[in-house]
Amino acid sequence: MTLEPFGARLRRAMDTRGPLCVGIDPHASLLAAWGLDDDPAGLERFCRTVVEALADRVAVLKPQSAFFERFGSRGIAVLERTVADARAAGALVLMDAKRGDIGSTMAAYAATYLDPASPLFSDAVTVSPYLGYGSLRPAVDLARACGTGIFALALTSNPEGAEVQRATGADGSTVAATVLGHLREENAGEQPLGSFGAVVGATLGATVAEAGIDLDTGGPLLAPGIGAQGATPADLPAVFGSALRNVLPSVSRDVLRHGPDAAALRAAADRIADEVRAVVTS
Ligand SMILES: O=c1ccn([C@@H]2O[C@H](COP(=O)(O)O)[C@@H](O)[C@H]2O)c(=O)[nH]1
Repeated sequence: MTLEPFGARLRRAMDTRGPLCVGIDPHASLLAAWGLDDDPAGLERFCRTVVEALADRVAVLKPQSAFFERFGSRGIAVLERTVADARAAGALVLMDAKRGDIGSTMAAYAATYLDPASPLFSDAVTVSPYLGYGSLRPAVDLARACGTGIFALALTSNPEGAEVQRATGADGSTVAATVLGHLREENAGEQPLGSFGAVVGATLGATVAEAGIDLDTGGPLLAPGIGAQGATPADLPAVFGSALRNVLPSVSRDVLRHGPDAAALRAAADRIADEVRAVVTS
């Protein structure tokens, strides 16, 4: 099965539903705050609530695989159902698994998340290019063949990321700029939006522009860090400059803390989506 390219589907979802990705991060503390047990049944209730409240209105839902993996096979079963339910309700699903390995193993990761025949099939997956961008080739090729996408870690939202991502190579370019350059090549000619995205934290302020790093890759820019990590929608123009229209801000805890009430979850997501839209279109 080949879908319409991920970038085109994402562009439409962002334009019609608003440019927002809500993360499904079932922290133990959130399960407790929602009155749920820290077990697979609590995990399932949590995810069903989020999907029922948000999958018919936000552009993208992003399950954080780590919070499911910690429950073993029963957690993965919940993850499979969560992805399928969210997609059935109309949201695009970005699996946040940050996979990266040598090419032959990367091919198995790609089949896990990007092949429509897989139980964990998602519209896109986060990947790590830090075994060398070329190691991601199997994921890029499968995504292109199936109409799915990837988001490669370029400039992450955590302060520790700079040590690796801002290091300079022999040609004087930062590692992040090199990753972004590869993504630009993948997206060349793709309209209205490429399918090969980058992760760039909303927390980075003016440091990206100051370093002269070009964020315009022709693909989407996933921007985590709003809310619990301290960034706000008002910070986005300084980070992204002329690439702002392709930014997909991602918020997990700052939406999820409003649950388990579905109306409160919806109101939180709507409020942030409105704030982002106002910033992007101003
Ligand atoms: O650079 C990155 C890449 C990924 N993340 C992930 O996004 C969410 C953020 O959660 P919040 O509760 O909104 O802080 C989480 O799943 C991270 O693993 C990121 O934060 N930064």
